[in-house]
Amino acid sequence: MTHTPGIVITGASGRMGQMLIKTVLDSDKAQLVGAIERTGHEWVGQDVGVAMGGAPIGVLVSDDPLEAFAKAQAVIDFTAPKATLEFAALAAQARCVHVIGTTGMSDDEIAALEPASRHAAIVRAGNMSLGVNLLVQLTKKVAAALDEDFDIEVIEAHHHHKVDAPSGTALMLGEAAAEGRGVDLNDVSDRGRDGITGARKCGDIGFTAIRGGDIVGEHDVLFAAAGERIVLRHMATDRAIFARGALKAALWGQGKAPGAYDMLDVLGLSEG
Ligand SMILES: NC(=O)C1=CN([C@@H]2O[C@H](COP(=O)(O)OP(=O)(O)OC[C@H]3O[C@@H](n4cnc5c(N)ncnc54)[C@H](O)[C@@H]3O)[C@@H](O)[C@H]2O)C=CC1
Ligand SMILES: O=C(O)C1=N[C@H](C(=O)O)C[C@H](O)C1
Repeated sequence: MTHTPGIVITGASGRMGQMLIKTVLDSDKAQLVGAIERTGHEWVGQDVGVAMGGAPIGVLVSDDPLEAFAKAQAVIDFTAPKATLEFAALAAQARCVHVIGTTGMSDDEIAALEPASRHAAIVRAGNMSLGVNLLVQLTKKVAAALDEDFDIEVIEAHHHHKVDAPSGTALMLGEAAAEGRGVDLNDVSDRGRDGITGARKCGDIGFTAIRGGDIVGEHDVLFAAAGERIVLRHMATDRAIFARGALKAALWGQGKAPGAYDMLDVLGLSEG
């Protein structure tokens, strides 16, 4: 008999929460055992299927994460930084794989995940899609091949509801470019240009964020030199790519030793 891992989705009513619920319900490799929303949210207490406008599925939306995690093997969490930190402690307590898609976490918040990763596997990535993770590796290679005559700019565009900038993906791409160049992104990052900024500093990695309409997520890494430009581009047109990646991570994490992992590990794209 094969064991089908039980999954809890946090932020159930969110754009990603609903996409994740559909993805788990459509999968024969996992089962939905819980859905979490904020205390006071209108979905709490409702059947997930009914809350999503369909038929009941026998799983109620709850605001008690620990009780839900105790029945699960994995938690998929696309919510907000503060919530994700709380879920990390509870997922570790329940020994659940914690897949974190939440972006906008500060360095301190990311560091605060470390104690939880000593008790359970955490897979965290600012973008769970295959295409972006491949683009990360391509960016690193191109940046390593070019010198500072090529200015590097990361340009991202997202829907008007997005609350954090630069996007988690833009930061992954910036990190990859910095790593390829052998520099620390903190030393070369140029964010939020406005007013008399002075000329561009050679070696900087610039970030630009566009917000509008229902753009799912678009990312360019521009390498611009005198007389030529290279543009590496990813365009997401369907949030299902993130949900599929997250479910893959939850399944990959089963039986893995406690620790901090990313999507490059899950997709086998790590370079050792
Ligand atoms: N890593 C990736 O591949 C992707 C990451 N994201 C990130 O996922 C996050 C969520 O994005 P969206 O779904 O668009 O946002 P959203 O605002 O539609 O959904 C967030 C949900 O989390 C819930 N939530 C917040 N605090 C909570 C708490 N303490 N307990 C339970 N639920 C709580 C909210 O009520 C809401 O339903 C963002 O950080 C976004 O950048 C989004 C898409 C892909
Ligand atoms: O908020 C979003 O929508 C997305 N967030 C992630 C990010 O910050 O990069 C991933 C994707 O681009 C969609």
